[in-house]
Amino acid sequence: MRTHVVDHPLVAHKLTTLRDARTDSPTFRRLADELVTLLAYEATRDVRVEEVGITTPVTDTTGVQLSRPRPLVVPIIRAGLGMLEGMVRLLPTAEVGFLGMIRDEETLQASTYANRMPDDLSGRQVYVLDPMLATGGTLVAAIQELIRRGADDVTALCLLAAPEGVAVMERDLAGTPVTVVTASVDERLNEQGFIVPGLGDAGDRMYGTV
Ligand SMILES: O=P(O)(O)OC[C@H]1O[C@H](OP(=O)(O)OP(=O)(O)O)[C@H](O)[C@@H]1O
Ligand SMILES: O=c1cc[nH]c(=O)[nH]1
Ligand SMILES: [Mg+2]
Repeated sequence: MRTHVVDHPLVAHKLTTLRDARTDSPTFRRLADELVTLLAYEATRDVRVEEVGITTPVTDTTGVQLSRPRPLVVPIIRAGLGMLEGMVRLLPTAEVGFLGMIRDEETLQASTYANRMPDDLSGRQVYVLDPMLATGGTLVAAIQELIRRGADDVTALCLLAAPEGVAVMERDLAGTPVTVVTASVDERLNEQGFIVPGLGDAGDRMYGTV
């Protein structure tokens, strides 16, 4: 597994406002959307393309187009939904699958309550969207399911990651073709399993349920 931290002043600037407890839900959603587009630029660096011939007004030439099978984008409901538009804006032809997952607030164990994905992901590149990589339980379970269905290249886009979660992913997904792209690896997890300094509960802040 590989971790890539997008080190860019625009990303750091937007992330700072996203973290700020005074930022309201509409602004939080807009910033999450903008950040995804910036992360997606890095996350899609190895998206598969094939050569295509075209004719410009001046001459014949060759360019590239996204290869088939199309990439699959999988937002982890709920908070990951806030990253979907920003991602498909860059990859408009991608197919979209959905995973609904919730982390028990006491045990911090993740469980799946909704699953709407193609059964066969053989040869597919998959982009998983989840703003928070905390203990890693949610993303490990999601990615293991994608690999079980045949995905051969998985990239997770996370706004924030905790070092503990990255370590769990490295342990549980060792030897798998997985990349995590994030805007920041923060300091640590607190006793409640929240990322520190973090931004709080991403789903609550995104959908105004605080
Ligand atoms: O790395 P982990 O420790 O598993 O935690 C990360 C998960 O926690 C949050 O989801 P939550 O359970 O709050 O669901 P929600 O998106 O519906 O708010 C977040 O959106 C991640 O999916
Ligand atoms: O800090 C955290 C950890 C898990 N889920 C969140 O939404 N925030
Ligand atoms: Mg939540």
